[in-house]
Amino acid sequence: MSSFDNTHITALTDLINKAVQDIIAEYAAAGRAVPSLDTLESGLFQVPEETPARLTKAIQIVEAACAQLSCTVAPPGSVMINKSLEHEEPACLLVVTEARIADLLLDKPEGLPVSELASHSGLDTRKLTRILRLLATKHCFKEVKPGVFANNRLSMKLLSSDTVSSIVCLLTDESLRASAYLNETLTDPSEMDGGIPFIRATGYPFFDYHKTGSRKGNASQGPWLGGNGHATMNLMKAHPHIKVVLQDQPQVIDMAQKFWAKEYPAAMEKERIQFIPFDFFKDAAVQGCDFYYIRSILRDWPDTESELILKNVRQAMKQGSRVIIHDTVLRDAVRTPESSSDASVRRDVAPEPLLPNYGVARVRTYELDMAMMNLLNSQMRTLPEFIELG
Ligand SMILES: C[S@@+](CC[C@H](N)C(=O)[O-])C[C@H]1O[C@@H](n2cnc3c(N)ncnc32)[C@H](O)[C@@H]1O
Repeated sequence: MSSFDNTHITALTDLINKAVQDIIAEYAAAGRAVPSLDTLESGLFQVPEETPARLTKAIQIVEAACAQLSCTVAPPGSVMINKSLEHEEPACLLVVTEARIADLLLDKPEGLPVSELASHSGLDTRKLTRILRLLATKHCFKEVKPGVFANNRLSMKLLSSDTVSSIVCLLTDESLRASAYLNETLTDPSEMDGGIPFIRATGYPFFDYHKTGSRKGNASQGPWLGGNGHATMNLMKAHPHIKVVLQDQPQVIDMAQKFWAKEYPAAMEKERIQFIPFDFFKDAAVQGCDFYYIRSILRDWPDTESELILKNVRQAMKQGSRVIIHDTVLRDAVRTPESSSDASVRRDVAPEPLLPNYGVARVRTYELDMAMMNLLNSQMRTLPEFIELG
């Protein structure tokens, strides 16, 4: 690169400009303008299945390129201090989510003074003001007048009726607490906690902690842990010849039966679904199925346990049975020969000069991998790691 070569940043602004035009075009095709941060109704494209591929890609390019551009042009020391302070935002999110501040602001577009929010939630007015000001500075909530806050497009996701808010609670409470002990468990190992930061932080394994009643807030276990078979339900609706046997722990299967009786009773009446509880460490899966669909399971377990789960599936398989593993795949943050030679991988590689794995646009996966490590000593995997496990 010559001393006057600025293409490493102009290429990023070119990507951003093109992606923004794509985003505008996709909304225009749906007869809308791109909603501003002040928009409160949930609007279009809330779930991946309803989002056009071009829009998804353009959004990821904007997220990745803006972050890369900022990291490139800002003073490195300033970037690193900012990164080191990022835990303050989740800490504040937990306070406002448990205090149900978004609920208190519902249908109040002109906002409420913090004194009123504080008296409803029992929090200290001046501290809550500082918390909301930080969050508004990061685009969650809007400060409409000094000391008066209203909901915006992001804070609406903190409504207690929105499942995102229970995931926010789990990640900003248990997960944040565990991460604070990562360095200590790595550098000062102890047999007492088996190298698991969550145990070092709380004294309990993750699943036992919930039985202690220590969690008081509104985080449900639903979206994080639940195996009610909702992913299979859509498949069955689209393909009437498919029959399913749902297997999970007994208490989960009980909940799943109620869920299906309400959401898809026809499948139960026509005996297209069976519910068979099991322990995937002790029991073989149901014998002789055509497909064994293992979704979001192996990420919860280290290799030894994952191998046992797969062996218990293999025991049940007949000639011609297939295993489908549906899980998140981690990717390297560097371009490799495989990323340019394999067409299926190449399709999903970010354009240069972005990181090939889309950097910050997909960083959630890498952060959830850390959460798995800190909470459960489990792991997400790269494709070679899945292949080796197989
Ligand atoms: C992340 S959830 C995934 C659920 C479901 N497959 C899905 O995709 O929605 C992990 C599931 O593993 C189940 N699980 C944990 N330990 C188990 C065991 N020993 N035997 C059977 N299921 C277990 C949990 O009950 C939970 O439903």
